[in-house]
Amino acid sequence: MITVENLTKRYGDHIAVDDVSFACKPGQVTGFLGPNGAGKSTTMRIIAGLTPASSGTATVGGTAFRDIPNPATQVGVLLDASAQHAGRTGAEILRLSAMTLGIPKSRVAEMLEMVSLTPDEADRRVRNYSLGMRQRLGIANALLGDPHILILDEPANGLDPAGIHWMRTLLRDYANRGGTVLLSSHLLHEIEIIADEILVIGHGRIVAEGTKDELLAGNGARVRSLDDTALAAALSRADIHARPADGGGLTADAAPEDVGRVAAASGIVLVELRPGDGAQLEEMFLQLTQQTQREQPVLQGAQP
Ligand SMILES: Nc1ncnc2c1ncn2[C@@H]1O[C@H](COP(=O)(O)OP(=O)(O)OP(=O)(O)O)[C@@H](O)[C@H]1O
Repeated sequence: MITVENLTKRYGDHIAVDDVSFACKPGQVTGFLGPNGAGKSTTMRIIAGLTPASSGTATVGGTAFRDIPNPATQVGVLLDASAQHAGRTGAEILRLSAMTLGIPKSRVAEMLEMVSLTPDEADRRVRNYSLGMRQRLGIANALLGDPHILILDEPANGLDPAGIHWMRTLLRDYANRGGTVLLSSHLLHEIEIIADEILVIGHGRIVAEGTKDELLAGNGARVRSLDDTALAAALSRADIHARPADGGGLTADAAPEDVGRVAAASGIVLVELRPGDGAQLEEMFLQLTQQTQREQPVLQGAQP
C-alpha cells in the first residue's frame, strides 16, 4: 500500500505538488496521469524518499521510505531509466545491485529473462542501449529485490507497442500476485492500457480519480441501434445530447444505463451499448487538465 496524505511541495513561490492525497492498493496497478510539469515526478520522488515534502506525508507499506530497512526488498523504484551508468553493461549493473542487496547472482539472469533482454544485449554497455532497453533494465533493477511495491516514473517511455503490451502483462501478473504498482505517464493511452485505477494530476492537484471503468462511465455512452435516427430523436426528447460516432452509431452524453432506458421506452432495438471509448476519455483528460496545461517557469537554482 502506498499512502499519500496532504502532500505539498514548494519550490520558492512555485507549488509543484498541492495538497495531494491518494492511496495505491495491493493487487492494483494505479496509473498517475498528467501533462508535462503536472507534478508526477515530484510526488514519486517524495514517496521514494529522494525529495523532502514541504508538508504532508507519504508512506510505503505504512512506513516512510527513508525508514524502511533494505528498501529495495520492499519497494522497487524506477525514476529515471537514463540515469544508469552508461559505461557498464546491463548485466554488470544488475550484478552490482544484487551484491549490494545481498541477493544471489542467479536472480540477475532470471530478471534479464523476465524483461526480455537477451544475453547478448545484457553484455552491451548501457550507452549503446535504446531508451526502451534502458526501461527494461530499469524494471529488472526495480524487481531485483523481489519487492511487493513498484514505483515507476514513465516506464513506457521509449517502448514500442509490443513493449507496452509486454509491460502491461508483466505488471498485471505482478498485481495479480498481490503487488502494488504506481506508474506515471503523460500519455492517456498508456495509462488506459495498463492501469486499473487512474489518478489524474494537473498543476500539482488531483483533478480526477477512480477506476478506469468509473472514469469511462462518467464519460457518455456509445450506442448503435436498428434505427439511430429515431434513437437520436428519442434521446433529444429526454434531454440527452447525441451525435454520430466515428465508425457508426451514436455517442451520447449520458450513462449507458440512461441511454438504454430511453431506447427501451421508445421500443428501439439496440445492437450495441457500452461506456464511451478512449477518445472520449482523452477529451476528458484534456478538459480536466487544460486549465493547468500552461508553460511554467523552472525556478533556477532551486534544489530538492
Ligand atoms: N528541483 C526543482 N526546482 C524547481 N522547480 C522544480 C524542481 N523539480 C520540479 N520542479 C517544477 O515542479 C513542477 C512539477 O514537475 P514534475 O517534474 O514533478 O512534473 P511531471 O508531472 O513529472 O512532468 P513530466 O511529465 O514533464 O516529467 C514543474 O513546474 C517543474 O518545473
